[in-house]
Amino acid sequence: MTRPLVLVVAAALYDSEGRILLAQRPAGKAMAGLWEFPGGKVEAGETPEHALVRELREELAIMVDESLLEPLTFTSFAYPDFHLLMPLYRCCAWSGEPQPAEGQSLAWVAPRDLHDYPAPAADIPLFDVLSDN
Ligand SMILES: Nc1nc2c([nH]c(=O)n2[C@@H]2O[C@H](COP(=O)(O)OP(=O)(O)OP(=O)(O)O)[C@@H](O)[C@H]2O)c(=O)[nH]1
Ligand SMILES: [Mg+2]
Repeated sequence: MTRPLVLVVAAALYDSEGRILLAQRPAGKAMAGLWEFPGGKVEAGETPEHALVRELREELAIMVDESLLEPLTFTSFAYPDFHLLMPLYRCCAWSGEPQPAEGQSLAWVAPRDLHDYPAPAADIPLFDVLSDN
């Protein structure tokens, strides 16, 4: 079966205690209630880094300098209706305090606790990688 390939960029934002920010998908969106990394779809004509800076501004009201996005790992996952390709960037510095700008809940999570948060299937391998770090 051929599924459309969807490119989504996401960030592992680390605070000074080494915790990672997860956002709970709001009611009404696909996969509502699951915890994910902030981010979203790359739009036509955008670089992945530009898309991620935009998504972090829209979703969390923080400003990130593209040069501080460090490529970390990625996930490639076949959902029933599309194939997700999602690079994950590490980011430890931004300006502003993350706000739930789209009605989502936010949680700062220690790497070893990531698996306590129900997440989209594509994120489980990412949680595996991060919880070893
Ligand atoms: N942002 C994000 N999306 C993820 C993750 N894992 C995962 O499977 N996805 C999927 O990637 C797809 C696109 O993400 P998204 O809904 O954040 O896209 P977006 O911000 O552009 O939202 P929109 O399409 O509602 O405007 C969704 O189907 C989402 O479930 C993740 O950790 N972070
Ligand atoms: Mg999003």
